[in-house]
Amino acid sequence: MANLKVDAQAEVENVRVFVRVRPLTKKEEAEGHQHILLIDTKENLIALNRDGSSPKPFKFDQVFPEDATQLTLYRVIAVPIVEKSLQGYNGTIFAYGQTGTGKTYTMAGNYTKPDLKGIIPNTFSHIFSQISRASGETSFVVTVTYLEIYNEEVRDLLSADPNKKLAIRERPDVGVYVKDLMGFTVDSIESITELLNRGNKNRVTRSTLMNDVSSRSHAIFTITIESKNRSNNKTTVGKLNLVDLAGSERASRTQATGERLREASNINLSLSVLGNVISALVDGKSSHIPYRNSKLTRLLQDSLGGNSKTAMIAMVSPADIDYEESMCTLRYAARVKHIQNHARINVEHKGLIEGFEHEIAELQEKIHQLSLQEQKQPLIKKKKDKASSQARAEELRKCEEELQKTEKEKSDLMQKISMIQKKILVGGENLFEKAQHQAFLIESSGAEIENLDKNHQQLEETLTKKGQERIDVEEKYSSLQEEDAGVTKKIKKVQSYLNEVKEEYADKEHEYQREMEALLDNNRLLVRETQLACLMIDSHIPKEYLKKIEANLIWNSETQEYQMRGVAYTGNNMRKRQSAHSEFFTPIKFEMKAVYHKYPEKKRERRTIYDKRSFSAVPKAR
Ligand SMILES: Nc1ncnc2c1ncn2[C@@H]1O[C@H](COP(=O)(O)OP(=O)(O)OP(=O)(O)O)[C@@H](O)[C@H]1O
Repeated sequence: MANLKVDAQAEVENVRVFVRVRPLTKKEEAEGHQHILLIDTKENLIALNRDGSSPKPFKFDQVFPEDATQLTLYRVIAVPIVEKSLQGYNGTIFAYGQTGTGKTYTMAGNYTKPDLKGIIPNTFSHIFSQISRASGETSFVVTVTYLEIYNEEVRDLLSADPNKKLAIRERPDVGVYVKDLMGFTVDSIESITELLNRGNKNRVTRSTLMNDVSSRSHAIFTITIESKNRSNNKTTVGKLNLVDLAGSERASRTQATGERLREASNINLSLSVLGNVISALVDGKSSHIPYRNSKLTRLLQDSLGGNSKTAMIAMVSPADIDYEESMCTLRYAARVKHIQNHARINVEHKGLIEGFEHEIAELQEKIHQLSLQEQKQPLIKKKKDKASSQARAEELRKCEEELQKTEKEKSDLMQKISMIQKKILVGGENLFEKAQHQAFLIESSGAEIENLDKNHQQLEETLTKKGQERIDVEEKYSSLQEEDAGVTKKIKKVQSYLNEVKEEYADKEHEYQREMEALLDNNRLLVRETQLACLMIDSHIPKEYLKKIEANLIWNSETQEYQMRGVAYTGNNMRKRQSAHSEFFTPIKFEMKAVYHKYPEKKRERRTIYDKRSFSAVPKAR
């Protein structure tokens, strides 16, 4: 959005991190895999208990066990963020985890069944319901974009050509954005659901050994809510990113080869970069955060350490066979908890609403002019009455035609106005009964949880009181025996701390291994691609031309590609320019073919002038 300015004070808060455990699958049960998770929902602790030894628990904002409903998750995780987005804050909710752990189930779910709807479709009802309850002073415009990052390429899932690669750009006034990404204005739950369906059909999924319908891309569904309050003329813009990441997986477990190995290594690589960004943000010592190392981290730059209210949902499998991956996910999530964001209300000075209102005023003025023209028509008719009857008939016919044309123009303009007006949603208009019904469900379970929270708070207060009393009593009995017990306790604490550090070390080593695997996979692919390129160069391009090409190659850091110097003045480009401006330019005198297509006649002759090249000497031009 242009002219984005920021309100005075930012709200500083950590990224909220939640864990959701999916049930054991039928396949896991049939293969005899054990459930190894220990969950304490009161204390929000979770631990992996593989060998029976006392495992290290991780603490999060909330841990959702297997039987947690979609609506519970929505209420706890999404409601606060969506409410803030309606007020003009940026919000992000992203699901992270190993493949097949329920990221898509949590974010999208099954939206044909109300209780299985995931976070994304539930936000639709929530947003439209809140708009219908807002005061009539406030107008809203809701727009949607939907993109995926597949093999490090950005694609528009709502475009007629979803395979087209889009570029990421950055501007000081706008920030990071995707060039040519299509935004759609929506005015109802039906229209926004239709867009979600359309995008999902274009998303890349495959059946893998670990998930029948596995998402092979990172998908970002963005809802932008602009609202304008007419009493103070203030416009705010809240952007809500709903992110379903592709699942991390080990090549050894999925047995992927070829294209699938390429997908998997790209997924692992971008998740590794995400991990590096998180580490850099958390350790606080790095002056440089490597956002630019992957498309995913570039697009989520504001969500991690920036201007956004962010929640992460870490998905884990309960099965013993997934111990390593679940451990990695929990460790990853535990680090994210320490990321601090600075969210503020985005205030817009020339928003979409103002643009639409301006357009409506212009169209209304045109209609007014046409009406004035119409009023003059009878006068013309009267004048013509005095003329001869044949001429009068002809003039009358012309007048009628003119009138009809004006009427048509007016009705077209009115239609245009009503289309624009439909895009502006006025608060308080009771258009969204379905949305209200859904909101009622959310609210009623919200009230339930509020009661539970109150009880929980009371219990906590009693516990703290009792704890204090116990401390007072214990302080009265200081004896040698107690001192001894104290020292033993300390030793035990140090011992358990030592064990924790050892475990952490092992985890880190495992994570490092995973990163190495991803890098090696990627490296193998790059070597293969380079060898192929060299082979093609050796077989088809004579040495002297190769030198010319190398001398004219320049690296374009904007597009991250090699480009030929002066390529705009060659071949078809030149021809296009010449035909477009032939009257202004004199044609180029020399014959381009002579420069670009002068190859030696015979094959054998050609072979003698080539020499063998080492592939490492050739830069990889994409
Ligand atoms: N909480 C849950 N309750 C019931 N079924 C679940 C739950 N979570 C996941 N599932 C089921 O597990 C399977 C895998 O889920 P899903 O496709 O959402 O995984 P994913 O993490 O998105 O995988 P990938 O990364 O491969 O796309 C699906 O059949 C889904 O219905």
